[in-house]
Amino acid sequence: MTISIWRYSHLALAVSSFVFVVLASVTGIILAFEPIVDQVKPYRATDFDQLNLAQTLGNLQARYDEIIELKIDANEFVLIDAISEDGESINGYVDPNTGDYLGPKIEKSRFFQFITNFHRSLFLKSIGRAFIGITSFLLFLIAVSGVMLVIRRQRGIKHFFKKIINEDFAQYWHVVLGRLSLLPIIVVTLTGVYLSLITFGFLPQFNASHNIDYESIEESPKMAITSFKSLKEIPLKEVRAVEFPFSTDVEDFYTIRLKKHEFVINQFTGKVISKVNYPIEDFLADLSLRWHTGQGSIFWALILAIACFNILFFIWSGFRITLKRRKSKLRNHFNAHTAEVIILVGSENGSTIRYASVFHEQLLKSGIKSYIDQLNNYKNYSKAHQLIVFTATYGLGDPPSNASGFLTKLNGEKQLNTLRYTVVGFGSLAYPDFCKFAYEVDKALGNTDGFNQLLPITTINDGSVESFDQWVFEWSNRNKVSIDIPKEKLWANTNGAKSFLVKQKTKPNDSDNTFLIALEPKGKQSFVSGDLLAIYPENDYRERLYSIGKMNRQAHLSVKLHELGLGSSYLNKLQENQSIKARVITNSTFHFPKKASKVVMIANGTGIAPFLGMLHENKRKLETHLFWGGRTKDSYGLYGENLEQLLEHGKLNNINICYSQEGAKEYVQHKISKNQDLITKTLDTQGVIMICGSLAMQNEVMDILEGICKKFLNTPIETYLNNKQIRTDCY
Ligand SMILES: Cc1cc2nc3c(=O)[nH]c(=O)nc-3n(C[C@H](O)[C@H](O)[C@H](O)COP(=O)(O)O)c2cc1C
Repeated sequence: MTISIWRYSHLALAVSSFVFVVLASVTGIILAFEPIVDQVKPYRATDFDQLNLAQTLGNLQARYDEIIELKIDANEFVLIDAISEDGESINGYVDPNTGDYLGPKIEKSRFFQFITNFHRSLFLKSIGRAFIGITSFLLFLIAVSGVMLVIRRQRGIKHFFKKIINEDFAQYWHVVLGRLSLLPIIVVTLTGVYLSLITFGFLPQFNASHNIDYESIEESPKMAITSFKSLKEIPLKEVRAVEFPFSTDVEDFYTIRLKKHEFVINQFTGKVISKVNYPIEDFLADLSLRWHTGQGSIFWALILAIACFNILFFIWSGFRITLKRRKSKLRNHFNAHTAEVIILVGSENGSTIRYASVFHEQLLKSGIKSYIDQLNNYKNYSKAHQLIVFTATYGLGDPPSNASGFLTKLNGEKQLNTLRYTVVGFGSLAYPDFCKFAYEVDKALGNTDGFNQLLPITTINDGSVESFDQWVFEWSNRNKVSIDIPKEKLWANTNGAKSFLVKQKTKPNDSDNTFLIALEPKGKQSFVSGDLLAIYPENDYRERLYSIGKMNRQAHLSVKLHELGLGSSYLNKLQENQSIKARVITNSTFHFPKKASKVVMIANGTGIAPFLGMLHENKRKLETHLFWGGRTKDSYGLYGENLEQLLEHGKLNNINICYSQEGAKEYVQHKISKNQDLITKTLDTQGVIMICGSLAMQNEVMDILEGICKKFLNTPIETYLNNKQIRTDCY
């Protein structure tokens, strides 16, 4: 909940200010070069740090007939407004040691003047200045909300700078550069706000006024300026400006402006006549200007330029992340507390979401306030009177991963209104536990107080559009509304389907009816091991997904033949050199890590397929350990030769095999329990654990990993899941 508050705030602030942020950042990058261009000019005295004010004024007075003012700028260049011995007027830089004239005063170039005006006010005068001030503040809030998001992502401030695994370019660099540029961005935004507040008069501007007792000013003892004690103690780097006496009248004096205070001194005796300390606001205004512009420090100016460049990158990467998230999101017009019909979905590969979303859209079109969410997000629905559950079943009648917590939550959350419920199960008759999880949900709702059945459970085999249409018809009749489902919207998106050639296929083995098939794309088609291949067994909307192991440009699949299985029967009937249509689905959360201390791969049955490809392509010979569980030794025969070669070539370091029906009759999870050391070391040293196979195996392995994380690493498993150090692809 809190993470979405911060995420929405971060996004809302970015959306509301992004045009101004872009303009301010682009101009900021250009302006960062102004102090750099100025500072490389040769006007700073080499022994500037050793000089004091008395020496400098003595040196200058010896060279110039009359000096009106001396200023020292942020670059520590000494600028004088003076008249030379030849009566020439001078306004330029001098060497404080010798008084030599070095060059004329740097005037702001027309280009930088133009960019500065745009940066400050967008050429819109006061309104523009206000916009820029507000933008600066919004950018500060974006940085703060970003910090909160990183803290939550890293599970605590302690892990703020802990390594992040590079899974998605935009997301990875958004966080990494965000953490690095945090300080300069906070500085540049706060100083920007401060400077705006000064411009608009919200902060008082200080004008020093001196109380001088003219009666007590004396002309003697006359001393040379180089002997003025009051000036000898002032290092030159403390000086901002010196105003010289206008005449030789004793009532005219030197005004010395330093960083923290200013004072006036008698031009004959050097005695301090009056002193005024600057208030803190004056110090902050000066600091803000320097820190905001980079004046006086090439290093800081470069940091500011990089920070502004990063802000532009954050805008691009931030919007990219958001678009990606939105694509895979269930869309709602009403929230959980205002909707009257709640649709909850359990889906692993998205087809059930498609059916549920189309139905949800049609309800909205008919004026029904519908809300759609994942089963795991079950909560209190204060205005709802109806609940519709659409759920698939996986593994051995298990819930899909986005529904695994529903039954527990159902017990814990009491609804205010009585809800009428309907369950629609999506499954396949090819599996012995047809729609088992949907039946469990239906039963659990029937046994929970506050739920009344509206329609008995309906099951949809292989995504049958006709069965779904029939259910929609019954639901509409019961609710006395007219809902029409556009059938084509239920079909899987086959747009990206390409031709693949069958290069190789084995016969199903005796022990567990599993075979291997290698498919080669006919044209250009990029994919990596861990991606999914969707095939269309009936040449219609129904697709079946398989994990890919990539070897020699080919997609290698390991398939268990189910007697009534649409996908496996279709693949089994294929002949070598036959062509089929298939679509690659990028599965970036299950790719082989680019960087990791070591990788532990855990699989059972056909779940080994993507790992074979990953190991085959492990050219850098990253340390890898494979745990695999099959039924019998015969099951291993399918992969044995391949694995031996990988071991021989050093692409696989270690293999742990177990059989559930032979010998010690062990499951892969037992092997993991016996190798806690390796698991601990892997997680502790930024290694990655990958799990592929049945959901039942995944659940048990995850329980063991959770125990190890708690006991040996004192860290919740979620940290490693969020870090992408634990990656799963189970079914
Ligand atoms: C590996 C695997 C296991 C499955 N196990 C079952 C099962 O036990 N019972 C069942 O009815 N359907 C099973 N199915 C079929 C899916 O539930 C069905 O294809 C569903 O429409 C998928 O929905 P989804 O795309 O929303 O995840 C299984 C499918 C796969 C790929």
